[in-house]
Amino acid sequence: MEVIVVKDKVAGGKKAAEIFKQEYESGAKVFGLATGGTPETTYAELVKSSLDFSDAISINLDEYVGLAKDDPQSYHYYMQEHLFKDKPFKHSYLPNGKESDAKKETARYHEVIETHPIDLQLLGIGENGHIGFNEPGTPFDSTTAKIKLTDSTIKANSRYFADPTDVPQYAYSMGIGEIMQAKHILLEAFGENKAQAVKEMLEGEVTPDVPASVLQKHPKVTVIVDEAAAKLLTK
Ligand SMILES: O=P(O)(O)OC[C@H]1O[C@](O)(CO)[C@@H](O)[C@@H]1O
Repeated sequence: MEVIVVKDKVAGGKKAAEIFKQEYESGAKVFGLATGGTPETTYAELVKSSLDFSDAISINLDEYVGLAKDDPQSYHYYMQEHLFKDKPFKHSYLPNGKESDAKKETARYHEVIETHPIDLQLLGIGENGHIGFNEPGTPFDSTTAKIKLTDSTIKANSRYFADPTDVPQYAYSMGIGEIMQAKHILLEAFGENKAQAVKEMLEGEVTPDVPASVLQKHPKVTVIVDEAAAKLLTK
């Protein structure tokens, strides 16, 4: 894994946008996208860039179960606001949080991923080492599933909700096995609260207890961390 340490999340966003540009210019057509606080600076840079995604496909990692596309807390809404309204793609896929038939929705999304192999997958990391919404204990070969969120994730994400009890308890998430199929994975982590997870991902044992540790087995991973998130690294 290539590890790039930057000063802060703004510098990290610039570096990540450069990698998007390189991949785009090398012919990448399918981009796996993430939500949360982490990729915001990357999307801001992509919006400022001259890149044109109108011939490309995007596939997002996850969506809360129960939230409609126009709900301001939904990841559909997030993507619209942070990227798609300025940089539309030919087609953007996200899980449908309003589909109550989990079997049907996870099968549909698995098919989307199978038919559009991801060239570049952007990832954040949870404080507990999750990628997508794949919480500790998720098997490394998992495919898209309805996930029960852990208390730690609900607490971390409650900052976006008026009341912590409003945070959905479930999400649809791309599985670890599907994430690992991406040709190039770009993981970003910013802030001291990610330092332990970053250390375990890069220097710890490869174990489902730390879902991001699976990335040690992937042939092409770029990790962008700021100084705060890198502070426990020994190598
Ligand atoms: O960037 P944040 O908000 O710290 O979240 C980290 C990760 O957690 C998720 O938001 C899911 O909880 C991912 O989509 C994201 O990559």
